[in-house]
Amino acid sequence: MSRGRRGSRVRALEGGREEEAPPEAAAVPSVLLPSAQQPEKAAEQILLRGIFEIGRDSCDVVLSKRALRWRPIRPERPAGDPKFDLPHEEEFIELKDIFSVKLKRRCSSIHQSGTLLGITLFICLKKEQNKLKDSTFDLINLSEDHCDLWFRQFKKILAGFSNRPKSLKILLNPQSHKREATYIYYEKVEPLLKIAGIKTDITITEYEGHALSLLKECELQGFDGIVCVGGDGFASEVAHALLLRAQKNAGVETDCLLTPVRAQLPLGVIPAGSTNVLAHSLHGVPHVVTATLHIIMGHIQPVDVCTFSTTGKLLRFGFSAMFGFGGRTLALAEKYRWMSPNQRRDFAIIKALAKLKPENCEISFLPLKSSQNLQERRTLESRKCDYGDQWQMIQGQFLNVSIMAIPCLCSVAPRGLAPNTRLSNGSMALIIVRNTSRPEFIKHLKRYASVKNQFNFPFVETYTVEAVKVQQKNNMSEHNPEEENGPHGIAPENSFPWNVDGDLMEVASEVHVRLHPKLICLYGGVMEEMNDSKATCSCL
Ligand SMILES: Nc1ncnc2c1ncn2[C@@H]1O[C@H](COP(=O)(O)OP(=O)(O)OP(=O)(O)O)[C@@H](O)[C@H]1O
Repeated sequence: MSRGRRGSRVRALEGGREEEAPPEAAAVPSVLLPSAQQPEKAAEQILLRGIFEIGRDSCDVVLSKRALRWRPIRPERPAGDPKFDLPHEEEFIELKDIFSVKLKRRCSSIHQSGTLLGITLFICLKKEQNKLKDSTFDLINLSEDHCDLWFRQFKKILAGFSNRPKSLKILLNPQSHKREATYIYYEKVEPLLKIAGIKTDITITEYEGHALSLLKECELQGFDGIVCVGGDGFASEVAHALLLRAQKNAGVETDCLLTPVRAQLPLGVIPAGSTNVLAHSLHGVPHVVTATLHIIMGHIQPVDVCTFSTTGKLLRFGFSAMFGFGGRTLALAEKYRWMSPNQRRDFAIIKALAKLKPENCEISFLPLKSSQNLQERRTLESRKCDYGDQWQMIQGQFLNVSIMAIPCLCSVAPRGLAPNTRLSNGSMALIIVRNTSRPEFIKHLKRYASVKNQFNFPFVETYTVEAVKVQQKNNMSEHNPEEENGPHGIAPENSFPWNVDGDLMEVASEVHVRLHPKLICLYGGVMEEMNDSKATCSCL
């Protein structure tokens, strides 16, 4: 986006002229234009034209349906004098990048509301590495009438962006990471939501599971979206709650859930946790202002979701899961919650590596058949058609099993734990690490931090799948749940730890993971690939 220079000096432009759309703009009836040109022509149709000071220059400013354009006005020049023949490039802002407009006033003892200086536009700028940044742009003119006309026109344009939220339900976990979520919200998020004129209703959660119980019952009618401020565990809890609520509202039974209905409201994720995999995967960067601006601008991304069930019962909705080393590490980390988040993560990884042992499992999976529509498959499945021949099965000793519907970008794996999958490509990555020596396994883990292919080892297999079943075959007497019991020190007997979106899930029997394409909409934009990001993990 091109932008004008922003000046520090304010010079009065008394009573600037303004024009409504000039007659020539409407001279050719749009029906006579070639059809491809019609939308183009309509977007460039002039709505207002007038003079404002922008930076240090008096400018001829033109507002069309698509953009605000301006060009400095120069004094009459003597013909042929090369010194005066410097061209003045037109600059512009696309209207879709504006998220608010205010009248700019200076405090004054004479006028109660202050002396009018002009109009301030609040705009969203694209920065490097997928980051977004808010900025302001001043159009200076001291005429009340002139500014009022333009201000009302900008307001009308902004009201036309119907995809942008006007009212949001905010859920904030004050315990996330280093208890910074409250500070992050009130210092960085709320001021931007206020500028954008978005109404908010905030609940600061008081206990684990509070967001889940609140979203079961609370009135959501007046909200355009939900926003969670916290880490992955919290975001996953809120997404799960929204999806449960959608099933309940639609009267869908959650047991034997083959075709869940979509979440009714989009979800915004403000990263404030110790891991921010979801926000990182969504925005390409775990950046609070970027996440907030995607919400304000109403950028929506449909995202694939998995269901985790056992013996036909739904355990939860989620985006990614790890079993084996990933599950054990989380279970250990939860035991050491008193440590700082980074310390307990590193400590848990080292302890899990020291006690590294394979899981004896049977893994069945349904490879993705791109030729067959997933919906058609589900319909057949619901009619109890036999898929026996299409399921593939592997049995053996596995150090880790990852099942991921999203790429899972994070500080230790900047390209993602599952770089080959996308947010909404209708498939999951199944990554199986067979038993190997500890040094070889560490080599594989270290590869996540580099740009090299972390799967290029003889003991690592990857599959693109739409469903997976994991059945633990370990002799229960070999498993000691006390080693890595749950957050409260109580693990269900003979259960095994799963890491589902950074939350511990203890399950004793077979876990069935199914992919549901585009089941939830998250606030986020389409991101550019980044291959030069630096990993931050000190323990390997
Ligand atoms: N007031 C609260 N007190 C204790 N736990 C809470 C509270 N509110 C929410 N929780 C729970 O805290 C868990 C973890 O929260 P969250 O994911 O925000 O933080 P984190 O553990 O620091 O980050 P990450 O999951 O990214 O590692 C969630 O499962 C959530 O249910």
